[in-house]
Amino acid sequence: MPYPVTGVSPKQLPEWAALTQHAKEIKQTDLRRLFAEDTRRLNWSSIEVGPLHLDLSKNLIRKETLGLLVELARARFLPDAIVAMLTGEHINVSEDRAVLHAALRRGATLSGPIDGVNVGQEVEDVLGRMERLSRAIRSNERRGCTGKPFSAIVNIGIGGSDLGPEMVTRALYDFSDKGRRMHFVSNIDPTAIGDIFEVCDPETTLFVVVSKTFGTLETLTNAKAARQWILASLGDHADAVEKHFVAVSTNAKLVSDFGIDPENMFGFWDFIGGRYSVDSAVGLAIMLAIGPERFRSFLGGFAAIDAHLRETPLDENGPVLLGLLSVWYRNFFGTQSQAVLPYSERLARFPAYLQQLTMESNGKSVRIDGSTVDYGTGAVYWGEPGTDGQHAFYQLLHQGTILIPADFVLFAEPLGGPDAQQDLLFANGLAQTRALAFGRNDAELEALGVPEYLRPARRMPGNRPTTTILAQRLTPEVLGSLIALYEHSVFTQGVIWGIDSFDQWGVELGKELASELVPMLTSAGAPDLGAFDASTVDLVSRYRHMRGRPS
Ligand SMILES: O=P(O)(O)OC[C@H]1O[C@H](O)[C@H](O)[C@@H](O)[C@@H]1O
Repeated sequence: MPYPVTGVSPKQLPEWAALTQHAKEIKQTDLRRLFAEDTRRLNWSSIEVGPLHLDLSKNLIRKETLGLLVELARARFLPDAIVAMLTGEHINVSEDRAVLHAALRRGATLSGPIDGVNVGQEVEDVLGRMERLSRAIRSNERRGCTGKPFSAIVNIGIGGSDLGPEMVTRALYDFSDKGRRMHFVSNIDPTAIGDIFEVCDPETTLFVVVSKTFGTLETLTNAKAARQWILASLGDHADAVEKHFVAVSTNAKLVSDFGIDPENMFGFWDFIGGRYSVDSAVGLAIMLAIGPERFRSFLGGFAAIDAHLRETPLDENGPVLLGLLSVWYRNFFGTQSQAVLPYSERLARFPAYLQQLTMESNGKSVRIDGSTVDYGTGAVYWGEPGTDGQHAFYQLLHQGTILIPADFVLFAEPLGGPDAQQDLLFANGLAQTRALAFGRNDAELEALGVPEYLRPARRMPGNRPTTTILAQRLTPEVLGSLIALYEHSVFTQGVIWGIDSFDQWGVELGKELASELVPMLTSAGAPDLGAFDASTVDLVSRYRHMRGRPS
């Protein structure tokens, strides 16, 4: 084992027992009293993390709580785990791989090559090549095969090869070259790529095919459809595919089998997980949109959090505390989900991005040594931008019977539009955290003249925990920091739970079963469905019938 990971359940540790006891005490009090009893509460609960300010004060904690959580983290060898990750040990045990997304932004501390790769040098080489391509495209020097400059870039990928580039490109729209339209196709639903064919012109469209494995059904199917579309109108140009396709992958052979020139391939490595790859060549679409300099600032934002993770004591370590708070609610309050509520239209896809990062990483039920967990692991992450969510699901956050901790992401400066609206946006976010924390009790309702019979319905229980993440403005650097904050929070949670946060075996079976079903759906004659369950047999038959195929 790379660091002292054992098959021991954290539940057996005295630190866990201490937290269980402490949680009972915290459940006896509430946020009103917690604020009243400690006038210096902000001193220990507000933390600067790179360009981000974290306000943890509206969580169901005392100073002592953080101390106890940090003790648990020590008992689970978190400091060793951090060093193990940043020095390239194979902490992804089930795939026997290092976990080096920090190296993409110079946040790792490697003393030599990892698995034969001179990581720092190779990362820089790929960045250099991405920069050259970006400059050539952004300056219209590199053009399509008929000599026209590119007006549309289409990123074809799925999961980590889509969510990151899409979320970031949308988030940093104000920093991008708006002359070129950016499109993202992930779903194998034929309408997704079909929409591209409708709105784009083959002569001025560049496809960026992104797939770590270059074996993903959705991506390859969409890429083949795109290649056919290009060849259908530009096929008499021998260099049509070469000029209109670039690839991002770890698999050079499959890329060249597809017909993409290795010159136009941008590599990365097995030790970069798909959901941790947005700052690798997978971010090529982002660089094409915002340019190389801003992409470097984006990387700098990640690096600031890596440095913070490495250098800050655990009890002041932002990503570690964020992760420990997730453990606190999940395991000691029995929460099942975590809301992430960005008060920024530009961060509309941030919750979706975080869903892969958090749920694919920590949706596990066995520990690294194969033993089964006897406690909750990864929560459901979800969210929508404020203020839209306020008018939809916040009712349940305020008065429902489920406790849902929420992260509020707020910004001081707008990126565009009427400046004064930012004040309203910010006021709304802040107000929600106050309402969730402190509620409104019967005495206050009475003072407002609310008749007694209406008070139960209008009572706001409060005591609902939130974390506020505040930054000046959603810049490339701030966004990089925000992502890295969650990356390391996820890592912290995984270490406490003793699970492998970097594999994703749970997604494989569905893929296998899908490929087994395709011939059943498409065969010319009636298929032999003898080996399938009754539900599958029925649904396949109905599908074939609806598609006019014999069954
Ligand atoms: O980049 P690719 O190899 O095409 O993989 C794309 C995605 O598909 C997989 O099923 C995994 O669940 C994801 O972690 C991954 O990001």
